[in-house]
Amino acid sequence: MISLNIEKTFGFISKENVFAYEAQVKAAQEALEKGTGKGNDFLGWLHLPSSITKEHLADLKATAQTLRDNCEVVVVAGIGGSYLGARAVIEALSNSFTWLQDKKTAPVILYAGHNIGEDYLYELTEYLKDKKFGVINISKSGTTTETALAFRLLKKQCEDQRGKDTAKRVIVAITDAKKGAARVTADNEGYKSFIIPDNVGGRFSVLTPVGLLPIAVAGFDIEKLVAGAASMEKACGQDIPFAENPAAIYAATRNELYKNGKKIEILVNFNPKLHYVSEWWKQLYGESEGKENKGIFPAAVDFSTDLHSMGQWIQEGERSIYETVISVEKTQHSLQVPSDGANLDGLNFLAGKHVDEVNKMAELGTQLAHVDGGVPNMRIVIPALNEESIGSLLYFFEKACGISGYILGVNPFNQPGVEAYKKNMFALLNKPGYEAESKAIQARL
Ligand SMILES: O=P(O)(O)OC[C@H]1O[C@H](O)[C@H](O)[C@@H](O)[C@@H]1O
Repeated sequence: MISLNIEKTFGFISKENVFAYEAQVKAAQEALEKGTGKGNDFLGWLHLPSSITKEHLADLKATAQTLRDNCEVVVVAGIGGSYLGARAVIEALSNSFTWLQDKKTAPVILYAGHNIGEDYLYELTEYLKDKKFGVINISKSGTTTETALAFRLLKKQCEDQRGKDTAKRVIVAITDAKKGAARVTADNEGYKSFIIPDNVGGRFSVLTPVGLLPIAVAGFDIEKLVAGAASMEKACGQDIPFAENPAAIYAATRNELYKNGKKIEILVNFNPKLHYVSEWWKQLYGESEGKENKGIFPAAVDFSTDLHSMGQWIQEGERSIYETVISVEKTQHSLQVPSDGANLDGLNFLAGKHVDEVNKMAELGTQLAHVDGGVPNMRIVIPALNEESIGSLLYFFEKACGISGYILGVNPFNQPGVEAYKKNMFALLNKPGYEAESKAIQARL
């Protein structure tokens, strides 16, 4: 279970004003539960954890096993919500050097379809040349250019290398039930496929097969992940009093900070494995709230790494920021600082201490310094980097995001602004059907 502490925001905002959001939070909760708010056709995530069946998990695990049995490498092709959730969980739970280990316990997971880097794709296809690889093709719309382009390359290579029959067994599609090119391809080729429910938007889809299948292939316990999320679904439920509901408090606090000129939220971790949780969080909050010329800008840093690059700005730059720190209570492993005879670095005072003790003091020292420097701080504590904790954390952020977006007054479940670049790109590439746009854009160049 996770806990949230907002005490280090007081002094910048008052507890009273945070608690004054109680009625707004209640209204937001009710709108989510009753489906009366904006974007109410995208609320499938709300009670998803508690509604996932054992049969569904068994189906996912069986497919994961097929990929694990037949692949040294599995490429997860997807972008945005069809990519970040899986990567966030896999990186949080994996050994940091997993791909370098000789004795592998799971296929190496690689990612594609989240960029249009020619060199990236070339190097990926080169690497895969002598590998028994499979592909999980993930796209809700089934038409996203980045993903479709990567899949086109990977499908052909997989068929050429492994033959059509094997390719059929090691390519899995996760897409819409009926619409989109990915669905048609999956049906035509006879791929095993999973459905992304209509009422679950991409950035809220980590607990659908979009996240669960890659996570299971990587060897992690999806039952525990879902159980962690389900416990948070309860802890953030409508019936939980405001003061005891972490999603309610987080949503209220960030809106109050925003109202007081804190326009940027920096999600902070002190554990490099959480880097992609921050990336996932950035999409969740950025796409949900950044609209109608409003919304907190979600940023992220990895400490203490970025204390040596961004630390100066955070300590003394424009005071428009606040931080939300994710703190991991317990490490998975134990490592003590050795004593050194010469002590040239002067670190013998740390000898015998666990590395995490140093990290925790860096965390505490940073929090106090940043608060002194005018940066309000919130702190989320998770017990450990394990499936339950990560499941809880993800659902906590989702629930708080729904509430927070409704308090802000936007539709947190659409992303109309994302289309603008796509339209221009298609016009510039002379996509059939874009003749008028092509002409108009050429005239601007
Ligand atoms: O799953 P897909 O339909 O391929 O979409 C992938 C992503 O790209 C879109 O442009 C949206 O901005 C995201 O919300 C979405 O998660």
